[in-house]
Amino acid sequence: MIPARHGRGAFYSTPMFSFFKKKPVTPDVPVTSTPTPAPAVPTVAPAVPAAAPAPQAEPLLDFEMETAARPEAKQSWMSRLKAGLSKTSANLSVLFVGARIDDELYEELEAALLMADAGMDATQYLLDALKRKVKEDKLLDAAAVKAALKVLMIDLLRPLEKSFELGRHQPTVMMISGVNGAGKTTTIGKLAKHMQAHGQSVLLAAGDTFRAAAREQLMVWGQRNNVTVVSQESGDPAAVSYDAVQSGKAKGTNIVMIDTAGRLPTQLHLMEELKKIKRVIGKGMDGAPHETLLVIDGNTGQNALAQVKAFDEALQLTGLIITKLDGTAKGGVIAAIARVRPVPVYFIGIGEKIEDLQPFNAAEFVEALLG
Ligand SMILES: Nc1nc2c(ncn2[C@@H]2O[C@H](COP(=O)(O)OP(=O)(O)OP(=O)(O)O)[C@@H](O)[C@H]2O)c(=O)[nH]1
Repeated sequence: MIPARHGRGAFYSTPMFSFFKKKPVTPDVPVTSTPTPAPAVPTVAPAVPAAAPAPQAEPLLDFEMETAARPEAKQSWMSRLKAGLSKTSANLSVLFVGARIDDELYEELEAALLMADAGMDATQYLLDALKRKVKEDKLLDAAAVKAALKVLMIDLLRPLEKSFELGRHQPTVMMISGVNGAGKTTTIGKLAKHMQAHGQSVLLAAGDTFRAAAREQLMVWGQRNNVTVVSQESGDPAAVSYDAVQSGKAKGTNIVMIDTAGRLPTQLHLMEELKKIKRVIGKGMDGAPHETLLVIDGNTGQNALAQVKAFDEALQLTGLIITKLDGTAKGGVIAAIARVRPVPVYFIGIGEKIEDLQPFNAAEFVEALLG
């Protein structure tokens, strides 16, 4: 079964230390022998650096233990997320410094939320809810109003939290899409390493047959990291994807990740091609792809919402990954997504290193946004 989409995540606390959630493979799926069997644990085994058993056979090369229970790793992640979103947090926080609770404050807050890419719908929703709360609780102090806004934002974003489940299918097939340069290939690399770190064997499909360099990039990366990459010289992306699924089934691989070429939602023929890739993956394995993910660049602003809508309509997305929140991202678009098209956000990225990709956590995100 595909996990219910748009559902509430199973873990709300410290997801940094519970990167994935493991589920047993559904019994009706034939399980072939796997070279690196996943440890039979019902939920994610947060890595305890020294004591954790090695996941088997192949060495996991140079991945970093993102799950290591190191407070400094958590701190560093939070401070970089805060730095990435500092423009928005500065604009929002300054409003509440010694402010009177009046129409002027609400007008300034409206402008700041719109500036942060929250969009009309989420902005209006937050303002109305905040005004109600201020009235009901008779809040007179700016700090209390800011705290109330924080709670409202967390409540708005929390339904987007969702743990990424491993081990429910054999293999779990993931299709990754997005506009050009959103960070798909980089994210696939990071995810592959995180998954290896959780004892999962991974196979990648170079479904970006449009850009030769993209295929090469993935091949080189695969060699360096001991991950098999299925590719074809001048291939049809659907055929490459189909081959990868077959190969994953034959080899008993845990995860098959299918990269696709970047495309704009306005390129309708390319959106049709994506639908075809998805259909063909389904022919390769019943119920696949189990995860249909969209990678969005956090700097895209309100256009990110248009991307989510368009890709969701074409592919029925199961999740989002938001990258580059370390740049000039304003962060508010996630509120717009929550209100208008609440596709779960599995991971957010704040840089190019492996540990720069972490599960989305609403409370952490709002903490970075509002301080
Ligand atoms: N700062 C920053 N850069 C990132 C992040 N994720 C990816 N990048 C960079 O963004 C650029 C594009 O990443 P790719 O992974 O090639 O993007 P893509 O979506 O596969 O690109 P196409 O195949 O051209 O569609 C690269 O230079 C990455 O290093 C992130 O979280 N932060």
